[in-house]
Amino acid sequence: MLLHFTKMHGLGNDFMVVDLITQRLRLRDDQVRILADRHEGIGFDQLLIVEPPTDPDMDFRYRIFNADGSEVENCGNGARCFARFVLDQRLTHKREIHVETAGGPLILKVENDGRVRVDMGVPRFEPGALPFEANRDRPSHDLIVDGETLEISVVSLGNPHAVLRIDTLGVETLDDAPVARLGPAIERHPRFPKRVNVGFMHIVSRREIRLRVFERGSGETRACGTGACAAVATGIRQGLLDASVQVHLPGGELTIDWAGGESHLFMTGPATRVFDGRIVIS
Ligand SMILES: N[C@@H](CCC[C@H](N)C(=O)O)C(=O)O
Repeated sequence: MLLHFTKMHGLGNDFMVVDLITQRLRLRDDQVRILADRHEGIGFDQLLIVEPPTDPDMDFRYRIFNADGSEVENCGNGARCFARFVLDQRLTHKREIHVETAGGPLILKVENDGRVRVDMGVPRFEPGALPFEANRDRPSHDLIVDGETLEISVVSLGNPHAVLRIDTLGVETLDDAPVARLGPAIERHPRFPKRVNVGFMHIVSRREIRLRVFERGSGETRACGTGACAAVATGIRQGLLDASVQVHLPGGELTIDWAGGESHLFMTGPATRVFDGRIVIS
């Protein structure tokens, strides 16, 4: 069949977006991997699927697949692109869009300047929420990787995140952070039975961080929206950051606002359409 899609990105974290409201298709995970391939396919970090909601109080169902074909619970940069996509395709006229994800509901607001503000819900730190094997909820945990003891914080934004501060790794700049070595080892550490996204955070000031993220199922990306939320949430919980933080990622900037406790966390940033295409799926 001929599948219509749109290529989009949020700060260089790139997506193939497919409307399965007006088209019918079921993709196998091996097909997702071929489409994600940057040499033999379209190339993307995540595939985003737009479906009708199963819950009548929601506007859409938002499904996410990593480049390795695994279906996941949430994608922050993708959520902003999702909002732009459903408006541009005239699938809705609403500028406040309620979507269901496997990680819980999200509210997406398209602002007048074109940026999208996403209500990401309440960050969950209890280890069972990721899941992470630990006997209690603490602001940081020791994790042994190849004989080295690392200090990590864990949090769920619907999807699981581990965050390391680069000052605990003995490096001064994010360029020197051992993302390629530690990212895959932590992603598949046995204490994370569903694997984990791994963020490396440099705290510049109480209102500014730099961040690189090794994503579960996709490798290091130019930006990770839920990773930015996770890093800021863990930094605020540890008393190191204020309630509004500018996050500098390799692909650009996000603003994260969180008042702590049971309040909802908000992420604001851009969403960019790159091109529309069609591909034969056999
Ligand atoms: N790029 C994303 C996160 C995508 C999912 C993640 N790799 C996972 O497996 O949970 C974002 O912007 O949040």
